[in-house]
Amino acid sequence: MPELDAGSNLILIIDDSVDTIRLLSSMLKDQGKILFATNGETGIRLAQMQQPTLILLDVEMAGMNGYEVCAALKTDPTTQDCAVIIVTANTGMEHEIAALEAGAVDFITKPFNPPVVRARVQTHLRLQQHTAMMRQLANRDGLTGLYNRRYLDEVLSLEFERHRRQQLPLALAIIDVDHFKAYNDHYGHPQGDVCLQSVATAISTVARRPGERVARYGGEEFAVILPHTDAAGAERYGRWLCQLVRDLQIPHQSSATAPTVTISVGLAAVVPPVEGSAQQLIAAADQALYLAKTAGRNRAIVNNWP
Ligand SMILES: Nc1nc2c(ncn2[C@@H]2O[C@H](COP(=O)(O)OP(=O)(O)OP(=O)(O)O)[C@@H](O)[C@H]2O)c(=O)[nH]1
Repeated sequence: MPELDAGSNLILIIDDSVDTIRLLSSMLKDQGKILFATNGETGIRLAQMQQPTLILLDVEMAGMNGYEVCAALKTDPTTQDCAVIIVTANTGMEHEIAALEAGAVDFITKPFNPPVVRARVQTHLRLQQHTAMMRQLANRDGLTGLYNRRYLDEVLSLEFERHRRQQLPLALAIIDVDHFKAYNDHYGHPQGDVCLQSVATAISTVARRPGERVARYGGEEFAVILPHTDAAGAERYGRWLCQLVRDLQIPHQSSATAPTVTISVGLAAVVPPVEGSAQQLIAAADQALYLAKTAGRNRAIVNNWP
């Protein structure tokens, strides 16, 4: 079996007993970096910020119980990929089923049998590492290393649902390199690839907040999901992106817009309504992109929700 790369593992223990946290930490200290929270709400916030590899989650806690915490983690796109092992003193089939139904991958009972705890945790850490590697390959665009369109569509649907539940604004930016056919014709396709890579890197440097995801959406098109962003924030973001690409100063002698490479950005923002869909958000951002192109390119335009 391949060696476990413990250095990259982050294990979050959510348990209201400090003694249990101490005990589990001492059993697992050589399997990864340990974080802990003493209630469900703090545990969820920590998981959203740190995205641990594995979460050991106590069932019986004041406030949210472990099953509720697990269900919340599994419906949040920022934490849904963390493996959750439920920890409980309750033995019996119905508890095991409840844990698996809430989205947990395994179940550990108290009192702990240290070799069993270590073996189970190690197995799931190893599985997580393999899954992460496969996911990385399946979700990425080969040329730029950004997420691909399939992944972005998937995440956008989940984010749309999450923002609808929370009644928070969600924005989407669609970015298109201006006169890119002319760029290829003038500088050649391989140089065109280099240009796309530079633009991709520039765009990804501005996506740093949790949940922001950047994808290559088509040939010379990119998209960014902007959680918790309203129309005013989206417009600022779009203008910032345009400036960032202008600042790259990539020569583009055959552009009718500017002597350097520029982008047009279409944005749409909405607090998702009950009857709305992620597809409508894409259509609204696409429409804004069309407006940005026809208004002269090298600019960002925000569309109103249809
Ligand atoms: N080098 C390179 N070019 C690509 C790639 N994918 C798509 N393209 C090119 O991107 C160009 C897109 O051209 P158009 O859709 O006509 O758009 P445009 O020339 O940018 O014009 P506007 O968008 O209206 O400013 C085409 O020439 C494609 O061949 C790629 O991976 N590498």
